[in-house]
Amino acid sequence: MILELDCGNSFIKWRVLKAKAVALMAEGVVDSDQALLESLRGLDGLALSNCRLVSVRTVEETVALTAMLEREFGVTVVCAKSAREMSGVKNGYEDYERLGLDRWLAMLGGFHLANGACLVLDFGTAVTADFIAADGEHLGGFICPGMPLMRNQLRTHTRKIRYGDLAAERALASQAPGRTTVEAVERGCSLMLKGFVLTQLEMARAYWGQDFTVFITGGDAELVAGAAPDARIVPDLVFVGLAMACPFS
Ligand SMILES: Nc1ncnc2c1ncn2[C@@H]1O[C@H](COP(=O)(O)OP(=O)(O)OP(=O)(O)O)[C@@H](O)[C@H]1O
Ligand SMILES: CC(C)(CO)[C@@H](O)C(=O)NCCC(=O)O
Ligand SMILES: [K+]
Repeated sequence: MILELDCGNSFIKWRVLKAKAVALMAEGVVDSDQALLESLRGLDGLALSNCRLVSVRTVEETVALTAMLEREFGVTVVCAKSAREMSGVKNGYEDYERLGLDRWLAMLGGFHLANGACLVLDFGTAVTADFIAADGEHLGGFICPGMPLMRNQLRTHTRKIRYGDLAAERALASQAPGRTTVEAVERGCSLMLKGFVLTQLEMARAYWGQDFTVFITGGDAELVAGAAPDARIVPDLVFVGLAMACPFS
């Protein structure tokens, strides 16, 4: 069995695959190393042969998680690393090691699935966009705050914006102008993200006409999916790239 981990800024996405068969055995989203450990310990018949992970956390945090997994499950953990070029994709950053590894893996996965020019959009804590041309050249990308950061900034820097998670979820059932604070904020922020998607599509069309594939991934992918009806929603795009970057011989 293979354990795969995508360690983002707020959450750890994990899944266990039956080796080789690539059949999913279990998966989950947790908010701490300890919660990950509890989820994994709770799995019946877990017998890990390999583990691979991608992290955008600090080296210290990633080392601590890796050590815990090696200690608990007796596996060697392979971590995705930066590269100038891989699987036909050329990293477009001036300093290739500065490009977030989650972006890099999603790009590898996207270019592989598209077999041509693609726009990769990731809606997590942060939102990112990356442009990869048909020859694999990464043109660069954009980073902006995601839904969790936008709503928390409003909550933190105003005195009268306060509401709970349930109200937030309900507010997003419609896009009409809000008649309550929660509706106004949640719909406002969600429209900012949809506007972002439309701008990215415009830019991709300016580069490539109609000849490109759009991928949407990340925890808030469904929130913006309506703005790009032709996009492929691929929740595990980072894992597609992770398997490419960290194969087990
Ligand atoms: N099952 C889920 N568990 C946690 N968050 C979820 C889930 N489904 C949707 N979300 C939403 O996804 C967002 C977080 O996205 P995601 O998990 O992709 O990013 P992250 O790990 O926090 O950050 P990063 O951008 O660094 O990867 C939050 O707004 C959260 O509400
Ligand atoms: C932008 C995030 C936070 C998205 O998860 C991550 O990819 C990251 O920390 N990147 C490093 C900065 C950069 O990509 O330029
Ligand atoms: K991510």
